Amino acid sequence: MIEATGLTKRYGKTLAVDNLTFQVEAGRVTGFLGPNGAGKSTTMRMILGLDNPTAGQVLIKGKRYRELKDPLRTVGALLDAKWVHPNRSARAHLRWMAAANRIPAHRVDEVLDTVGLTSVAGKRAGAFSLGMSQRLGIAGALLGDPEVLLFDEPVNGLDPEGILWIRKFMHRLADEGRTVFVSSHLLSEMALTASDLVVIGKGRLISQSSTKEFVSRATENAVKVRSPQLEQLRTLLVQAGADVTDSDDGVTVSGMDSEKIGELAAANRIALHELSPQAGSLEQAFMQITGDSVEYHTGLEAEAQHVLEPTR
Ligand SMILES: Nc1ncnc2c1ncn2[C@@H]1O[C@H](COP(=O)(O)OP(=O)(O)OP(=O)(O)O)[C@@H](O)[C@H]1O
Repeated sequence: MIEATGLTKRYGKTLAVDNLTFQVEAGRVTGFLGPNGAGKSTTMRMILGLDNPTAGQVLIKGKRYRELKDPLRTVGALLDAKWVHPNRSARAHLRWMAAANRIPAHRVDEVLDTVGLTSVAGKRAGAFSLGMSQRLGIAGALLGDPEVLLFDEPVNGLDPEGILWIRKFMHRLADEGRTVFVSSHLLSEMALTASDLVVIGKGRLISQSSTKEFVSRATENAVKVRSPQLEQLRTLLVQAGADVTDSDDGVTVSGMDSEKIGELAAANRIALHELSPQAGSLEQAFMQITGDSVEYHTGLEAEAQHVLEPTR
């Protein structure tokens, strides 16, 4: 439904998007995951024809955005929720959008109802909370009843209730058969929202896979092992392809799960005094995977610390 091929965007010396090739399918929520500054917004702007690629292309249903006959009926987007005239009511804002795009006025009340804003439709949009502004932005994206929807960091700054609402709403849109492409810098959020992931770092594609696959790769755990026959066990583990490093009073094994290590020890009559998976958090693993490609370390580290309460 969305197909990027060799998509590239350069701003002066900055290569914001670097040769990205990926596909986003209909009927599912696809997460667009990457640290801040990875190039997500730039990619979304190129999908929407708001920026021209330096090289490569991105097609929606086989066409460039500019070639679409009725763009709003094909693609809806929420890029910046605060993009409304503050003195206009929610209804007036949507009516204005509808009129500008030859969309019948009755759609306005339909989409207000869909996003649960009917009761505040006459109020000034400038007085809306962030959660309400997000809903209004989503209502705008839905006006043309598009098959493809793009959301740029839609849960940023929302309270838990708002986050849950957005998450459920995305699932509903995908269940209706639409293509839903949603960006985020939080793997923990995407793990709950998206069934597929396009992961980027510093403009480059890191992976495209199902969320399940990415998460299991990301959290491939290290296992702490203690044993009175440690050297014998170490040799066996290395022969079996695991990575073994010394830790305080034992070893840390990666590349093999605790079940396999336990079975290998049992089969060789080796006693174990400890066999404990060292589960890191999802976010920590994600930071490691995209580590080399993180641009703004300071902010991210502070944030990672915040998200990273130990899960053990
Ligand atoms: N108009 C522009 N002019 C110059 N550089 C830009 C412009 N837009 C983006 N960039 C640069 O391109 C890179 C990617 O930015 P982009 O906003 O696409 O990333 P992002 O993944 O959406 O991050 P964030 O979530 O922080 O917005 C950054 O280095 C950014 O500074």
